[in-house]
Amino acid sequence: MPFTLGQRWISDTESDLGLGTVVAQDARTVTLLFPAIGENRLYAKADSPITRVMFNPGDTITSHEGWQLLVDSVKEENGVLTYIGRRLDTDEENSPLREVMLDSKLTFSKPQDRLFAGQLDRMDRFSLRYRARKYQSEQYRMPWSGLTGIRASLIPHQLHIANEVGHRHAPRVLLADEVGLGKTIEAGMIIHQQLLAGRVERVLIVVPETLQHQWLVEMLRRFNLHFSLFDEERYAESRQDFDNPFETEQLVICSLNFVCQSKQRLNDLVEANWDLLVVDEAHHLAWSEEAPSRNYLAIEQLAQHTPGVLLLTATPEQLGQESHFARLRLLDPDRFHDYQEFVDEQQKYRPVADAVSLLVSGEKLDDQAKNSLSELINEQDIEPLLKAANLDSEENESARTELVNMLMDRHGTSRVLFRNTRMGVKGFPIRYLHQIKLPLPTQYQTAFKVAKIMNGKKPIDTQAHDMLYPEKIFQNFEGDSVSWLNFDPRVEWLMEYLKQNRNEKILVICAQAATALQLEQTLREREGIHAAVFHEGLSIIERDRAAAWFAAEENGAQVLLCSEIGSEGRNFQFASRLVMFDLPFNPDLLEQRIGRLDRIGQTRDIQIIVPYLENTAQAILIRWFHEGLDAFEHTCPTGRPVYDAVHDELMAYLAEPAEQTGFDDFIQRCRTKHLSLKTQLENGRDRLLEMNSNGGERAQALVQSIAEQDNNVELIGFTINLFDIIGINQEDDSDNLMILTPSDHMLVPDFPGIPQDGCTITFDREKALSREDAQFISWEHPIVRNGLDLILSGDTGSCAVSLLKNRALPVGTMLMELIYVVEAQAPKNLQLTRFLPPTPIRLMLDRKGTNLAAQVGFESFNRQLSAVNRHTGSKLVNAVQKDIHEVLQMAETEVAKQAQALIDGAKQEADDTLTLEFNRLNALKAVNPTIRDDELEAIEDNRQQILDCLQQASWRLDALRMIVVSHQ
Ligand SMILES: Nc1ncnc2c1ncn2[C@@H]1O[C@H](COP(=O)(O)OP(=O)(O)OP(=O)(O)O)[C@@H](O)[C@H]1O
Repeated sequence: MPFTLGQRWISDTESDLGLGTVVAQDARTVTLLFPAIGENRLYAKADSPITRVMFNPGDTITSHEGWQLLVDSVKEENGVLTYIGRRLDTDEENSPLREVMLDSKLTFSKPQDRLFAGQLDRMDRFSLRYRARKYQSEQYRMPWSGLTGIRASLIPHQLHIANEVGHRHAPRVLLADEVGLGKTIEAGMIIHQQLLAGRVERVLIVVPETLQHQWLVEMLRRFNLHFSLFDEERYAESRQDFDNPFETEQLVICSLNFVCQSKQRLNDLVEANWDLLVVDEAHHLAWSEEAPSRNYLAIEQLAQHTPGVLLLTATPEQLGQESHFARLRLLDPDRFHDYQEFVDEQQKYRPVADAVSLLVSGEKLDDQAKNSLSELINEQDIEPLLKAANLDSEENESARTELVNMLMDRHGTSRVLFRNTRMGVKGFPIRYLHQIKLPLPTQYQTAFKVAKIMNGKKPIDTQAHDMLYPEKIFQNFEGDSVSWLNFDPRVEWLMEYLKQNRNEKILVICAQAATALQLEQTLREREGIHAAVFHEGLSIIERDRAAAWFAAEENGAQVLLCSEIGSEGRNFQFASRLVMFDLPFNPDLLEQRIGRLDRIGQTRDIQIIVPYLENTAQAILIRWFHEGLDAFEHTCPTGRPVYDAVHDELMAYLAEPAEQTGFDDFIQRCRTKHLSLKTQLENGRDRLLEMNSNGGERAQALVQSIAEQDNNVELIGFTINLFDIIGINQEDDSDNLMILTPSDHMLVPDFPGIPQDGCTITFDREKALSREDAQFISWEHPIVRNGLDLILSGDTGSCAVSLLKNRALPVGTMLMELIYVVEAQAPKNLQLTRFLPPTPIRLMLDRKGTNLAAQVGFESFNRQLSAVNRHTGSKLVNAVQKDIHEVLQMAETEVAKQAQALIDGAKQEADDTLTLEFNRLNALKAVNPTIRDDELEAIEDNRQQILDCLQQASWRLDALRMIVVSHQ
């Protein structure tokens, strides 16, 4: 192309120079001035890496004065162009803009502009971009998205719950698996899924103080989620600079005390617009109609302002049925609106459980079954579903699922509560109780006598409670002159036991911190045994340090002495021996204690050793727990109701342990009650819950299909390519491990996730579980996700030229491969990506506009192509510029059809889903008068807004590649 003074050109190799202007030329060279950097460059005329910049009608261009022109036509005079069109600032039509007056800082972002400006990418970058688009969009829709990339074993019941809940819009559930079955992991998986799908951005986790760090570490280690811990100090510090410190972080952990103890903090938290609230150990939220606890009220406020809420507790009914109801009410006030009704319903689970079993079994429904189903779901005509449920077609299954969902929703605790039990999950170790009966020292006998006289006026519960801890009674009565540690035979026994089991890690739990502290001192002074202690008097860091010392294999403490707070949430499954120096009052606390060891990951049978003094309240309690409830060797779902039923009698025995008349009979009655309640639960409520919670065969299939995605070859290939292009060095280490380090030619200087001194990665789950230092790489890992973002948010790979060496086609045949993206803009709270995530559409057009994409798959075609250098590519483009414009125009018509179909599909899906949601609430309204019309209107309004946004969805060209056939 001949050069003329005033023409604008751009450098193919240094696009950051901006637009150059021809300012001089001679026979062989041309000089361009690049005003953006104030430099001249000299190029050889014959073969220089520069491209003529020419715009077309329809383009918007910017003048050096800053105003913009929408080009209508282009005039050429003596080789120099003048663009004519409408000025966007003044709306003046027919305004001219000579090319010399174009803004020199112009950059090209649209793929077609880059193509014409010669800013061609390498071919492998184009492929990477397309794959990145494809994988990223699939991420939003992948059935197991958020579940595959966690560093955890694939455990069916956990995956089932996470899969059920993680896909919900604003999930509100109570995760109530028995102790140690992995509620933290389930919550983490749900959070992870919701974050990945863009359903939530701001997450608040509220936990007991003792568990803050454990959560922090678990979220990071297993899910790569960086939470920030907020305590008083951090809050006060940020308050100096920010109105609401909680708005400075997206993922926050804080303690329940921290939340509840200051009105100001609670207000700030309430106003911080969380998307998801997680409350661990939710049994701390006590409630009764007359006196709801402060904890409950605080969480209630937060739950009212947060769309998603997860409550976690292993002992949902620990504080009684009323509190249990109140927690369910926090989650779904529409469903749980009347306590009395809830209590009545609790009695009626059996027919519902039977109906669900029948539906799940797949057996034909006879008239009797149909009648009972119609009775249970009487507010709606279910005739068509009943009919469909008996058909021999696919409809059968969906009708049955819908009926089960209706039953669960209207009866029982529905979709809100998940509870797995060891019995349902299986594969847990056996628990053995060892009772060590020790003589009652005379000192205690005397102390009891005195206490009896002094305690006469105390309520029986208090007397019973006091009697459990003879050492306290003794010390109160004796003062400091003599210590109980000198004569209590449990102390001697403990020292002996520890000495005999030097190579075992032993967890010792006692009810009170003082006992733990005194024992620590005694062990140290008398036997030189150094024990870690863990109690409420320690700071959080000290507690974590104690737990870590106990966990350490080398030079770790043999024994951890902890007070009752150590019995909540902590992971000590590396130990298999638990000494209960005394017993707790409450069966749920007993289970919490055992749960420290009886957890996932426990590989040995569990030995529970209880030294107790004969003729004391402890002797009463051990028999009641063991013979009455079988609560040591098995988890005991009936503890609370039996306790409530026999409360007065039990207290009387505890308060007067020497008086044992009728005690054998009492234990027998408790046992009978326990067994009959257990059978009832197994037939009714718990069976229903279990069906809802463990996922049965579906959960097994889920594990199977996630496992199949592990070590995915596509992922490995893509990631290695991605790392290459970003400029990350990869070095194979032994055993499926790889070391990544930043190179000195990185696409961005600080790539998030790769530290300066590198990191170790693996694609192998088992390896990641055994090697703490190795990152487990999946589509969901931040390194991969950040890499995708890096590629897709810029123009890497958005335009390329390739050669197709194929003698069957005429030389010079031109094909255009065009990647469009269909997307919709919407306010975040509508979460439109669940219906329409950014989705690529690939077209492959020949010169006539025929779309060959369906016949020519991306990968196989890509393998037949070869690269051209930029300069040649640019020349090829210039030679067929006109044709390319025409093909692009034809592509618009083709993509419009496909994109519209995609958008229509999304609209249909949104409409169906949201109508179902509306119908559900409407159906519940028939049985629940507290559901207001405006709540129904809100759902309808939401549906309308979503459909409106989808109506506005559009598409744009994201990347293109020109392919030219050659025979060489
Ligand atoms: N899928 C898994 N893969 C590997 N380890 C797991 C998995 N699930 C749970 N664990 C381990 O099992 C232990 C118990 O899990 P977690 O703490 O989540 O249980 P929990 O139900 O919250 O217990 P608690 O009732 O005591 O609070 C933890 O050490 C956890 O790391």
